[in-house]
Amino acid sequence: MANHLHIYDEATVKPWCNSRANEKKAWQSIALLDTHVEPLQAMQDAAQFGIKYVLLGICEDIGPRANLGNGGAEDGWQAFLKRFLNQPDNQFLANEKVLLLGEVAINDLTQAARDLSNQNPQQLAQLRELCAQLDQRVEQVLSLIFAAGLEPIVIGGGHNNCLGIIRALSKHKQTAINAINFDPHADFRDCEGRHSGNGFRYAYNEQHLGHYHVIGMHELKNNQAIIDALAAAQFNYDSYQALQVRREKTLTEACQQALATLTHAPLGVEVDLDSISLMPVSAYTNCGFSVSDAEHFVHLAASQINSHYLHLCEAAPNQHPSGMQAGISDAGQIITALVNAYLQAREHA
Ligand SMILES: N=CN[C@@H](CCC(=O)O)C(=O)O
Repeated sequence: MANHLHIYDEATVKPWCNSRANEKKAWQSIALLDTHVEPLQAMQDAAQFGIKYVLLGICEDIGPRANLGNGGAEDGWQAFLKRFLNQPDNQFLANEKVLLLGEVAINDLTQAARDLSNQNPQQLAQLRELCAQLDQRVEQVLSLIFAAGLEPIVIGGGHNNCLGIIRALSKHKQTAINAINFDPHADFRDCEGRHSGNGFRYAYNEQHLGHYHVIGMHELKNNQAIIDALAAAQFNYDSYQALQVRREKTLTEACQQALATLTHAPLGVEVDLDSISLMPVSAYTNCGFSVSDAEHFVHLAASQINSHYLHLCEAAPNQHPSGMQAGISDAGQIITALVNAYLQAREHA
């Protein structure tokens, strides 16, 4: 299979970088991959030199559209980069352990999907087929990262991409993995063709997902079949209503209790940004969690010794009510805040 990785070099990154006199920026500490050796070897070499974390983008909205949702998730990654790369570099973040790898190469798939309507049944089926091809590419790139002993932070695209990540980690570790997901949707819909609403269901059916817990699942945003399927799999959740409306336990208690049940296998940390109020996403909400709640979730999950990756998905800057520029600004800031929370917690795990 061809290598589906678009590796960034200095020329790719330069347009996103700003400078300020007497201030070192994050991009001046972050590493790029050596393109003179093949990618796996280059990543293994990077690991030898002290790199621990890999930033990887997925610029697609095929998955959300194949789930009858809105487009725009292809722009989350660049919104993040413009903000993250230009943070001041200081003692509070280990930028020198971060490799900016690049993106999964999917231009042909996004081109093929561009004019397909999810309102037309045949075109919807085509979107779902393209999403399955995307899964394979995500898995291939993630397999390289795990094989090099590095920890991916995967940004952009729909929640469909959890499947490629989980497949790669599960095959690498030769065991079903666990996942904790901060999300109003369980993404445990039927295996009706691939899309952003059924990645965890496919992963479970393929025996790559051992235990799964959803934090903040909205009681009225999941159909009965999803809730029944979660119960049949013996997967658990703490609902948005239990945490935020009825206040039966705190977010901290819910996360700590859930994480205590997920210690016996590699752990994936998943955040669907549509958990956050007013976030520009396909499924926009003003009845969600705050940004600091999401940061706290990431902090607690990343503090687990068995955490193996962070996946931040579904940001769609064009869905901001005030337009694209406001969406890029909000998505950039919020994704950056969550990556910062992850990197800081991992350094102390
Ligand atoms: N990952 C998101 N899943 C939601 C989609 C909501 C939307 O895009 O509108 C779901 O399947 O319900």
